Amino acid sequence: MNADEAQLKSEPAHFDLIVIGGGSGGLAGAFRAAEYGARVALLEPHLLGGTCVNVGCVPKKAMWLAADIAGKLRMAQSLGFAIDSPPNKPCELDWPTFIVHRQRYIANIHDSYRRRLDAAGIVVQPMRAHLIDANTIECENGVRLRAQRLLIATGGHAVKPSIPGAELGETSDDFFNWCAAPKRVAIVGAGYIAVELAGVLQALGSRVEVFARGQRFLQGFDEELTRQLADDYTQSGVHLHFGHAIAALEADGARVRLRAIDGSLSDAFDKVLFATGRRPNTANIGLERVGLALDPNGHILVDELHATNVAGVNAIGDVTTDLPLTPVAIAAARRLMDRVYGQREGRLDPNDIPTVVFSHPPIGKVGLTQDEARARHGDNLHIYRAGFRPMLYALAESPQRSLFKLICVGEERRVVGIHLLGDAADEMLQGFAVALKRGITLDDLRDTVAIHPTSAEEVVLMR
Ligand SMILES: Cc1cc2nc3c(=O)[nH]c(=O)nc-3n(C[C@H](O)[C@H](O)[C@H](O)COP(=O)(O)OP(=O)(O)OC[C@H]3O[C@@H](n4cnc5c(N)ncnc54)[C@H](O)[C@@H]3O)c2cc1C
Ligand SMILES: NC(=O)c1ccc[n+]([C@@H]2O[C@H](COP(=O)([O-])OP(=O)(O)OC[C@H]3O[C@@H](n4cnc5c(N)ncnc54)[C@H](O)[C@@H]3O)[C@@H](O)[C@H]2O)c1
Repeated sequence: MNADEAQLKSEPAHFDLIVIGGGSGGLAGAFRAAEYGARVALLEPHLLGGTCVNVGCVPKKAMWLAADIAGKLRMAQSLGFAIDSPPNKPCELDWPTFIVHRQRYIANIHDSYRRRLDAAGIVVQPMRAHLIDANTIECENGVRLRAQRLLIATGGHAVKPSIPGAELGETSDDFFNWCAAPKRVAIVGAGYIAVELAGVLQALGSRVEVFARGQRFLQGFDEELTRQLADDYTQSGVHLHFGHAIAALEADGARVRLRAIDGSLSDAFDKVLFATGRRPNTANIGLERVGLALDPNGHILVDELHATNVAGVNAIGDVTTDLPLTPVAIAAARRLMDRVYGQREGRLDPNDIPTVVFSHPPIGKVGLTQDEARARHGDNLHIYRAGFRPMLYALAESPQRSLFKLICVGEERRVVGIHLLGDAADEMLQGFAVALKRGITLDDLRDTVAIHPTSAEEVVLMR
């Protein structure tokens, strides 16, 4: 019997809060509630940290860093560094060695969560929860726990399209089990994951083809920047097939071909990766028994305070219709617990949430796109652009360019959208997101003395 089970047997299983799901949002909520003195139980059947830590942001960023190093090594070679790899052959990564480092980093996060949960007195049950009523859950081992409040933070899972042969394709979850770059890989989709993994695999030596049913990457991002990113990908050797909807996957020996809806058949690939979106984990957890309202895609419906239609039951993170990003799940959970147990005001502001796609180079945005700004503010828009070659790329005579855009409205030219494509955009955006949220104008940017020579200075020098 472990310490948690012993505690459950020795005390009435009554808590202030039961958190279902130990991912980004659930853990943040549990820790914050415990800080206010709430008695908290948390159920997580898999690894602590959920999607982000185990099959999302963290291992993805590690692979992105590896790919970034590979690109820089190639550039270093062209700049005169003696790197022991033929110039026409990419600097190869030994995946198993790298994966040891990646997984050690993740294991440290698990350990840290475990220590913090123990220190906070949070009772952890390593199993699935099933709702019995709005105050009671049943663990997989039959133990029932009661609480005044439930927080549902069960996240989501990758989906494959329902087409014949879909089982021949894999998802991002599988990608994190790969131990080498496949020779030829097809990626289906044009969203965050498709664009990120295409960049990573190309840089690490795969021949990558992307099959997108639409005509562009990354709906919701600035179209001009996404077109430039597509050009960058093409230049680096990624083959892009836009307007190419897939009807089936077909086995060809150990390889797989993609059948398009027009009947055409692709070349054979060693791996096919579906990056075709995610669905909320709301099935088979008893939500219908308590009458919880869901949207047609299965997301739990919540109001702006993250209350569901059932009193005492809250939901946050990817299981809701909030933007499926880790910091959004964390912010929603912390603000909820601040209100419930800390008697503090505050709610998650769904506007102006900054986000970065870890492509090569990265692309980020905060605020409105040009089209959104026009729909909201009419034609009184001012668009500023800076297109340039960052110094390292110019030195290496690499064609990769950066493109930054500001969307401003009204006479005072208030900045309502910042869009950055280029090296270091991922690190640059956070500070500018603070400024945008504070309502800065173009003059505020221009009044700020530039930091030279950097890419970031282009944002304050735009005319
Ligand atoms: C490949 C990939 C890359 C990503 N990269 C980024 C990024 O760079 N930046 C970013 O901000 N976001 C990124 N995301 C999104 C981010 O991972 C999610 O938005 C975030 O993890 C959502 O947190 P959550 O707490 O809502 O759910 P999750 O982290 O998914 O946690 C939900 C947990 O609930 C558990 N659970 C499910 N059902 C039950 C049950 N019945 N009982 C008990 N527990 C249950 C699950 O096991 C899981 O651990 C990425 C996602 C993917 C897939
Ligand atoms: N850097 C980050 O912050 C980051 C990285 C990865 C994922 N995420 C989060 O995870 C979420 C899920 O990522 P995702 O890339 O799976 O989803 P997504 O919603 O970003 O993209 C899904 C893509 O699949 C396409 N698609 C859907 N069904 C299809 C079908 N049947 N055939 C062909 N194409 C199809 C869509 O048109 C779209 O291009 C993202 O929305 C994002 O919020 C964030």
